[in-house]
Amino acid sequence: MTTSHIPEDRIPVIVGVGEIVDRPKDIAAGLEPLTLLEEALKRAEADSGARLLSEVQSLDVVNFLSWRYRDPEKQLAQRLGIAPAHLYYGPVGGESPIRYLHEAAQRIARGECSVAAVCGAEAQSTATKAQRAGVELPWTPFAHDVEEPKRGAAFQKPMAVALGVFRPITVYPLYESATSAHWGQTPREALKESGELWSTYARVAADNPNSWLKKTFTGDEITTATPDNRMIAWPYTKLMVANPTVNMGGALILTSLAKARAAGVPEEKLIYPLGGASAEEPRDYLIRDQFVESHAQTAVLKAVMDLVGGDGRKFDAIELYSCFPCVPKMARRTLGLGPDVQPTVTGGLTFFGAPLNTYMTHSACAMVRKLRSGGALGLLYGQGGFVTKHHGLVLSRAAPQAVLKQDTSVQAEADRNRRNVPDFTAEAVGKGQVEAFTVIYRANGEVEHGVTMLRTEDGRRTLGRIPASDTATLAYLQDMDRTPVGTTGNIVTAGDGMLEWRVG
Ligand SMILES: CC(=O)SCCNC(=O)CCNC(=O)[C@H](O)C(C)(C)COP(=O)(O)OP(=O)(O)OC[C@H]1O[C@@H](n2cnc3c(N)ncnc32)[C@H](O)[C@@H]1OP(=O)(O)O
Repeated sequence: MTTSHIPEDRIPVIVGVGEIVDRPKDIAAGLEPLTLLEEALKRAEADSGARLLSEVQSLDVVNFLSWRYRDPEKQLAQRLGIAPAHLYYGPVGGESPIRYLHEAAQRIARGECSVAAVCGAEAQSTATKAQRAGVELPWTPFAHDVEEPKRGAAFQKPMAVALGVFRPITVYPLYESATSAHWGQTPREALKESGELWSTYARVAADNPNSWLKKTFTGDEITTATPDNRMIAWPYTKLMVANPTVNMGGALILTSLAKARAAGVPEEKLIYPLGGASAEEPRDYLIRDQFVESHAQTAVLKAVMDLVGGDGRKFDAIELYSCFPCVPKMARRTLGLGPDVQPTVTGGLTFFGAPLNTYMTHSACAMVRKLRSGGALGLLYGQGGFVTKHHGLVLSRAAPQAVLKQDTSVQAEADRNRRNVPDFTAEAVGKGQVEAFTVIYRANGEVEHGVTMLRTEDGRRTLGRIPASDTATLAYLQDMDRTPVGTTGNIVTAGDGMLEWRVG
């Protein structure tokens, strides 16, 4: 029983979690996202031990990309036979499940509703396999007339697009190279840290019944390129990047404490959102001041630490978003956590699987289960875009002692720390100093080309291509014992008008 003085109808509580993983033997029997959503919600209701779905007044559906529907949130509500006052299908963003959970809790704290649900699903494995095999899926017809949702790539400069550094798999390596150089690591040391960290995620995934890849890997197995574990973009191999080729659905049901008790939800099921924070970086990553930290991430993590007395070690369970190693590597430094602290309760976007925007729905489910079985405080940290959108949420086994805050933005704090942003130019000559870099690989293991992010002699920022034929510069960039970040080379303009960068 709570000793809180807050009225029980204004205390939000998570009462039920549900997940489904679909591995069809026959591809045509694969479940479509709407069905996965419906099933996950039913499982969340069953988990709560109460009949709540018919009373949902707030329903948030995480954006999904594996299939397209017209108004999927309305179709889902129709399938469930409900008409929630708040019915929302959101934009792309890996942080969005945490935002929706937080907002649903805030809605309950405002007294706007007493039963809310958040859900997400993807069926990318089935969709990809069906497309590759030419199998027509017996799903709700694909809504060709609905516009494709805007992803991070839509916000990048033409030069970034032309050089291929406009997708997560090629942009995050830029952060990887800049952060590790800033931390004084050689590339070998940085890779070792990534491998050991990812190996921890794999161990947790191996024990999570809902994971896609239930197998442990050593750090070396993760970071060593092989035919089965090809290089994607230096220094990331396939086993170091998110795996979107999965079929999964996840859902959580929240109620007010008063409603949970009235409905007979067992006390030991209740997990309380305590509060959280959010902030963003500019969507165009080339207009950020630097790549050695994210001011938005730092502000969000400091704010969630403040909620628990300013110490990251107060969290008994943690989920640090893990689309690529640089994200939890940055986050755990800000939280003051060493390699001894397990950064996940789920298993990570590589091994658990990365159902695009909805991985954190599954993490929230895993966190609720974890806190129910022991531990007092849990941190959920979700991230979206290219280190762009950040949201942290603290969950607790004990009832809150303060009303859930309505303002979560720590944007002003993030912006206050931002230093001057260099002008971007697509035209430059002379010397260029490396700020960050990657080397992009083809599916057959060959280098496509390298890309350096550069500072010009007059302090502007640009990008330089390294053609696959420039083996000397590529070897210089991929030296395991000496980072090229901070060193200088020559910028030249190639025959096609694109800037190139050469060592020397
Ligand atoms: C904020 C954010 O979250 S940003 C992150 C956004 N997400 C991404 O950027 C996803 C990045 N990853 C990818 O695009 C893909 O994993 C790729 C391109 C690297 C590889 O995908 P594909 O070329 O389709 O893989 P490929 O055809 O070689 O193999 C498919 C098999 O490998 C598995 N697989 C695909 N990617 C991965 C991965 N990263 N790790 C482990 N297994 C994987 C699939 O599940 C599938 O397995 P199955 O045959 O048992 O069903």
